[in-house]
Amino acid sequence: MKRFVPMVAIDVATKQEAIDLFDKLMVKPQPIVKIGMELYYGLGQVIVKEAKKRGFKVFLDLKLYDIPNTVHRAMAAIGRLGIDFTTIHAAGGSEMLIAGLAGLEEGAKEAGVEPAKLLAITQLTSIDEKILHEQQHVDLSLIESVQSYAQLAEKVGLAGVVCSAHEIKAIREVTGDDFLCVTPGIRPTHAIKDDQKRVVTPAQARIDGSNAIVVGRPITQSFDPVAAYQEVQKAFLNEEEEK
Ligand SMILES: O=c1ccn([C@@H]2O[C@H](COP(=O)(O)O)[C@@H](O)[C@H]2O)c(=O)[nH]1
Repeated sequence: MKRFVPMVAIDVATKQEAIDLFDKLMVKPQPIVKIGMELYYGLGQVIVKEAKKRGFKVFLDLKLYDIPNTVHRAMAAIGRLGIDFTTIHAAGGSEMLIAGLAGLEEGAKEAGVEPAKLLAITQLTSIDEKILHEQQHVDLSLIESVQSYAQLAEKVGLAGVVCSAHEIKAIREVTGDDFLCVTPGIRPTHAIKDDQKRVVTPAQARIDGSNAIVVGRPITQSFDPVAAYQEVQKAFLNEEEEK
């Protein structure tokens, strides 16, 4: 199965902080950098350019969720950036997902670049059963909800989903071999308590069959981000075991 290098979420406020992290993370294997809402809304395309200039593959995680026409046009703009992965909420429904995918492909074609892989957000890793039932009033179990969003995403032609590694087995039961499961909510130790609810260690994500892990604060807020990245990367890719 395809496994990508870890994706490091560069969730910082300023260009300088982002660039400092990019410069530190220019190691082998070079991580994929994830640029999210904080950085992109604050700085715009310039930060994507800075990452690409340094040779990083870019995951632009903007989690689009709007009416189909708006998503189509926004995705076309994202497609023109020549990034590698991007996201859309599965909850927006099939019409919105199809419009997003079409926009992404049209934008990429216009710019003469490869279209990014489009991933559907299933249930955010900060959601647990209690929130799902008591606040979202969803009757399905969390795992059933994620599984059904994954089926929808595959049906309309998306490359994969964002989910917790806890749900990979259920997703693999209903999707094809090439369908990607990208998993945030990664914590090197379960002792860390924060907003993430469905957490998994890098080694467990590997065992569960994650195609790519997303790790932010455990790396970016570490005293030594490079050492933290390398530890996560070794635990996830475990190249010794691959031989
Ligand atoms: O379900 C989701 C979807 C996206 N994310 C994003 O991943 C990173 C995780 O960062 P940590 O600091 O490791 O918690 C962050 O950018 C989220 O926006 C997610 O966590 N869960």
